[in-house]
Amino acid sequence: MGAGLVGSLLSLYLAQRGHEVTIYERRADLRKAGSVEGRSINLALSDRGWRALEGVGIGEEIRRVGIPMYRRVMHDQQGQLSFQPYGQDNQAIYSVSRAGLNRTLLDLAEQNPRIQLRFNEQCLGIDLRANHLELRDTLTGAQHTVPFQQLFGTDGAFSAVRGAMQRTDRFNYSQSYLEYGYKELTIEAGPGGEWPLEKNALHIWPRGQYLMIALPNLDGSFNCTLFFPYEGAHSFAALQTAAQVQAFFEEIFPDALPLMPDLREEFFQNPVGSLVTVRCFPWAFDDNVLLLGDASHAIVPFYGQGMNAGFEDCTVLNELLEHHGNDWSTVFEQFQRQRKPDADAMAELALYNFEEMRDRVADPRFLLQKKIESKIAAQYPGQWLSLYSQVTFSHIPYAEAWANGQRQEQIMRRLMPHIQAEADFAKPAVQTLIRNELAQQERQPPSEG
Ligand SMILES: Cc1cc2nc3c(=O)[nH]c(=O)nc-3n(C[C@H](O)[C@H](O)[C@H](O)COP(=O)(O)OP(=O)(O)OC[C@H]3O[C@@H](n4cnc5c(N)ncnc54)[C@H](O)[C@@H]3O)c2cc1C
Ligand SMILES: NC(=O)C1=CN([C@@H]2O[C@H](COP(=O)(O)OP(=O)(O)OC[C@H]3O[C@@H](n4cnc5c(N)ncnc54)[C@H](OP(=O)(O)O)[C@@H]3O)[C@@H](O)[C@H]2O)C=CC1
Ligand SMILES: Nc1ccccc1C(=O)C[C@H](N)C(=O)O
Repeated sequence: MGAGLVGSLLSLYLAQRGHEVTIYERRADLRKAGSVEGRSINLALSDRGWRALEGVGIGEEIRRVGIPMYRRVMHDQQGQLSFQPYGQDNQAIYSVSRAGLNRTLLDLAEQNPRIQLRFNEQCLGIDLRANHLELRDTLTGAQHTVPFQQLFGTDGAFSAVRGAMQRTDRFNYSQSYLEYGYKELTIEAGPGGEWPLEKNALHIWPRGQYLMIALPNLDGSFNCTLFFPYEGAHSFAALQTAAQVQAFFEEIFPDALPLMPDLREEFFQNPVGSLVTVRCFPWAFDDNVLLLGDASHAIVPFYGQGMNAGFEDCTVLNELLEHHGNDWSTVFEQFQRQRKPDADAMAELALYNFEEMRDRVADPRFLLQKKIESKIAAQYPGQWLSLYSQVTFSHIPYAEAWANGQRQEQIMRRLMPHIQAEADFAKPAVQTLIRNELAQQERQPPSEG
């Protein structure tokens, strides 16, 4: 259910294993003119996502249209820039078009004789005893029921499949909204289609309690997202007129404003999206239904990992199917046991990165700490991989990455009082401290992931 990013990719994996798949999608086919596309225009794709795409043979095709972003570029209120690389020199997260990626996945699904696509079909409910879907044709309004054998709920953060499971016994569910919303805005391409800001970077305007970010598009423009409180002195509620928006951007984002000629129109035309974390369990109902992607673990977007995590779900499910064949009961059970702690950790990481992006990246001490961490990583490659790299450039389970990251943070808290400048790293006393900390870490048993 749902032909979004995860549903369309999952269908390819299932078809590859010889299964007949029908995908139902409430929206119109986004490849046809006039269809309404999802909200965020571009997404950051990283190693977990790449691995899943490579598993169905489209890694290269997507990489050709992705823009590598090698570092964060922070813009302060005076327009001064500071920088933070994401990983080693050649490591990057990639800005890709959500619609373009979804289109490519749907094209592949359509070409596959084992996959049937049914657009304009909205799931209204599920009869979990009879294994029937209740569907509504959104063009005619007609309702009908369809039987299923295995149902994969990939219908996003507001999943109808999950809605049906919520009415079963001992189903745990929580949703938690931030008091922030987001609005998408545009930085226009320069004359001749050049990028008016550094192209191969993710731009951040950290402002303490809120932030704006920008990701590059292929046409020279940037897609900006303002993450902003709903209420308060600086909030969506406080910006009611074009003059207020203009004055606010002049004061807070002065270097971005001249690059946003459509700001006043966009600000009032584009919706404010809400930001929610959804946690639930179980994800499986008997050997019939399984939730994947945002349907089982919607997270706030600040790590750029929601889609990557959903794609990794596909990789993990595929590995379990490889191992257990069509023993759905075992596959579903193992899938949810393995993935739930990782999804929970990713939800925490996403909230943690919100604070980092809106606040900590503007602190020179934080940037110094990150430089020192990368020096430690370079000196002790087998013993130190930054939390960001573990999440973004590795396949270490999220829960393990989060536990390792918290341990590293403790070490840095002990180390940083001895460091006032980058050069202090080479001091014998600092080197000894680091050696001791790492030796101590080696002696500790690995944390339970
Ligand atoms: C502002 C923002 C920025 C983001 N940036 C990133 C990023 O940079 N990197 C990243 O990895 N992730 C990012 N994410 C997260 C990412 O968008 C999601 O994790 C991802 O789209 C989840 O894919 P999905 O297939 O599970 O759900 P969706 O993409 O939402 O797909 C669900 C599909 O199901 C359909 N559907 C819904 N209800 C029904 C129904 N009742 N019947 C039939 N069909 C239905 C929907 O129309 C949709 O097509 C971002 C999210 C937001 C909000
Ligand atoms: N974690 C997060 O904070 C968020 C994640 N997302 C994810 O981003 C992606 C793109 O989103 P997009 O496709 O634009 O989805 P939308 O936000 O447009 O939602 C699609 C449908 O979900 C229902 N819906 C929307 N908001 C709510 C709500 N607050 N409570 C209940 N139902 C709601 C509406 O259905 P109806 O018209 O029937 O009411 C809407 O038409 C998706 O993956 C989604 O899962 C989206 C928003 C926030
Ligand atoms: N795609 C996003 C969408 C919204 C907010 C952040 C991102 C990021 O990708 C942040 C990036 N991972 C960072 O840590 O700098």
